[in-house]
Amino acid sequence: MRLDGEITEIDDVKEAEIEKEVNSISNSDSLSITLGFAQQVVVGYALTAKKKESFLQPKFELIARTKGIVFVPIDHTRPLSDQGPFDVILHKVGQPLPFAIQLHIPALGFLLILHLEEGIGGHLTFLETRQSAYVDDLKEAKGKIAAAMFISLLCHGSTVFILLLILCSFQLMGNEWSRLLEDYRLKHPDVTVLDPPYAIKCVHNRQSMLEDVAALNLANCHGRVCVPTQLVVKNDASSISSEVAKAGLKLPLVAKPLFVDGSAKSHQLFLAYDKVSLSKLEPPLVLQEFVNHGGVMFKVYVVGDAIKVVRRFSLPDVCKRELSKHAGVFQFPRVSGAAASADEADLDPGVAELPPRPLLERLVGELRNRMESSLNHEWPHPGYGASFISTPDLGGANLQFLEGTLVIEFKYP
Ligand SMILES: Nc1ncnc2c1ncn2[C@@H]1O[C@H](COP(=O)(O)OP(=O)(O)OP(=O)(O)O)[C@@H](O)[C@H]1O
Ligand SMILES: O=P(O)(O)O[C@H]1[C@H](O)[C@H](O)[C@H](OP(=O)(O)O)[C@@H](OP(=O)(O)O)[C@@H]1O
Repeated sequence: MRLDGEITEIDDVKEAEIEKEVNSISNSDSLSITLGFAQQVVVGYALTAKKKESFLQPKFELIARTKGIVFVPIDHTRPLSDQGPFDVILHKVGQPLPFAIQLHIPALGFLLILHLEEGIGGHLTFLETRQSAYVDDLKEAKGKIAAAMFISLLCHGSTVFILLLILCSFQLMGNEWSRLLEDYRLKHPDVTVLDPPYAIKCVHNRQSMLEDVAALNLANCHGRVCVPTQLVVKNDASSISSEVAKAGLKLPLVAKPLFVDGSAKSHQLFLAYDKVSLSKLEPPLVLQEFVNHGGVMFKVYVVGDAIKVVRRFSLPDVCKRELSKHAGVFQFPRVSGAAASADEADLDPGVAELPPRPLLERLVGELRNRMESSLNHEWPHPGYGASFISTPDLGGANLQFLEGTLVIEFKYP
């Protein structure tokens, strides 16, 4: 979705005006206001309960109605093409499980289907009535299912078996949503899908989301873009300590789930002060060197060409003395959420200084080019959020973007 015109900054005055306008509107009025619009924009949404609660708040819906924008829930039990018509589809329904677990999953899903006495044929018939391309994938997966079934039967007890059966159905549904949405998008090119499933795959993984960022060349652009050293651990927790030593990572380390699927679990982060305790962590995960940054971080929101930066409180610096006094792995809360705003805080200017605008603009532009070129598609300009920490001690504006450089989390809202 592209915003036209100059880079727009929604300043505090503007926000106060919107707040006043919204507060003066009752719910019923807003409906008449919407009906008064000659051209409404209908946004179909498919969001997790968590995301619906945090994103689609009543005040936001009211503001949208005053602009002629109406949000309509998508009914998962009915084909998309029987719903709408939509101008935009906004979705974040969680992601299928990582492939690493998938090997056992299809087998168990297969058994779940048989167990439900639909039989594999019945299940395929059911899918075929929804004209989903998913059917072909499932037929193709049958070979993998048979092999995985045998492995699963050999390797897992019945309890694990049942657990994986259940997990499988979620994984199959997760994939199916992406395929149904992609089918719909191809058949309805006039509808803007935010964002196309293929386009956002890379930001569901804390390793792949940074590969594009780490590869950017932003030299001589009002600052540097560095990447905190990190290590991906996909399976065996007992080998983490030796892997960390081999990779030369320096303590303390931040441990983050490898996959970012919108679940609360994907935000469960740990601070590790010693190597031995690392074996208590649960792969798949990313281990990242902790970067001292003065306890303040920056969140950047990009929609089209619009860039908005906010300051947030962050984890405090960890000094060498403190490191020698602590041992173990500690989960920490979501310290930099919206409630941790530092915009009005009285901070040391060196810490509070916002990332240079030209650097942000160049970065956003470069990222967009890389994403679009790597996808060979005209991707409607992405909306995404990114978190930064700044390490001025490296000289000048040094943005540690996500897990790539200064941006710790690069994902779409
Ligand atoms: N490499 C790092 N060095 C120092 N602090 C870090 C690092 N990575 C993460 N943090 C701290 O942890 C917080 C959360 O990190 P991150 O944004 O990666 O996780 P998240 O759960 O996705 O966050 P969000 O709540 O924004 O979605 C950051 O705001 C920062 O305070
Ligand atoms: O500081 P903000 O509010 O931008 O933090 C966001 C975060 O960037 C992600 O968008 C989270 O969404 P998920 O990745 O889907 O969990 C948001 O979580 P939510 O529970 O509020 O939707 C954070 O607020």
